[in-house]
Amino acid sequence: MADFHGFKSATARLRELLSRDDHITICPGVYDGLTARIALRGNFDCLYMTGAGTAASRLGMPDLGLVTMNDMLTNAAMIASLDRTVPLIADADTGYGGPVMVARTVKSYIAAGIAGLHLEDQVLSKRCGHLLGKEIVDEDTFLSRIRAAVIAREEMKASIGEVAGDIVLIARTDSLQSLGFDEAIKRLKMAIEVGADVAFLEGPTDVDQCRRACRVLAPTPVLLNNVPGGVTPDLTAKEAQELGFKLMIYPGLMLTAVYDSCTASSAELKSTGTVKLTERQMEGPKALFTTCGLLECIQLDKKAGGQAYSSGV
Ligand SMILES: C[C@](O)(C(=O)O)[C@H](CC(=O)O)C(=O)O
Repeated sequence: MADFHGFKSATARLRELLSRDDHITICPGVYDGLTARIALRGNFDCLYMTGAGTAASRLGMPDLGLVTMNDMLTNAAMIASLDRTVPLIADADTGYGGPVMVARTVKSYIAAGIAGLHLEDQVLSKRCGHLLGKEIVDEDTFLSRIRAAVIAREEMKASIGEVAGDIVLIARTDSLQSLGFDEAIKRLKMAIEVGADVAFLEGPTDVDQCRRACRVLAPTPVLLNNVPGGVTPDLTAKEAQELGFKLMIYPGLMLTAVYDSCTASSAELKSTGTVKLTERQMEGPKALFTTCGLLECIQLDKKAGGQAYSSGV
């Protein structure tokens, strides 16, 4: 499936990954340009933009439904633009309002080149799926969110093209915590019936629930949200694949690494007045700038006839 000029759109790539037999796609969680660049350098097939990480990095706030659609869209659009050949799945929380707003969110994500998004059934003032006390909307409200997303996708396909507009819709339910397994699965099955492509059961608490979810939802691909320290067992990609998952997001991958290393470095500077640098850090900032596209910027400048970097950087 190719778009114009043989360029395979990110949506087509993601759909191709999902259609592979005996394969699980691992999506590292990124939340800004630098973490996205690091994941891209790591050659992952697909990236995941975490809402929790976006709230923490852009707002300095917890994952409590405080990010607006614009916060999320701006972040996801920037991340998706860094490498159009690697699909990005972005968190879209509740869709940020009623059906019209959900449709607006989905259209904006598609226009920004985002390959997949997930929509959930929490109330607007939502919280991280691994916290207690989640409140959910009724089944009809959830389904109206998914339907609105499907309508938005159809309208975008008609205007920008069948392939580019074909964003992967991931239905997430947070109802397991309050309604139990059977009701949660029922919600996902109904979401699939109205057009969701992938099912996301948030917060399964044991391996048996994971296995059963994949079995009863087949052939629809099921996503595992791996949040070490959260309510779900911390599975390796291989274990997740054996249970039947087709996608594994790891939302906190970069966020927790940054959190820990920055906490340690700040404590060291505060207590000793200096920081012992690693060999990598002694190289200075150029290596990091290179990961962020330094050489490509220099090349572009030169190609355009610019002189800015002709005597080196
Ligand atoms: C997937 C998630 O929605 C996210 O924002 O990345 C969060 C993850 C987290 O808070 O660690 C979630 O609700 O599971």
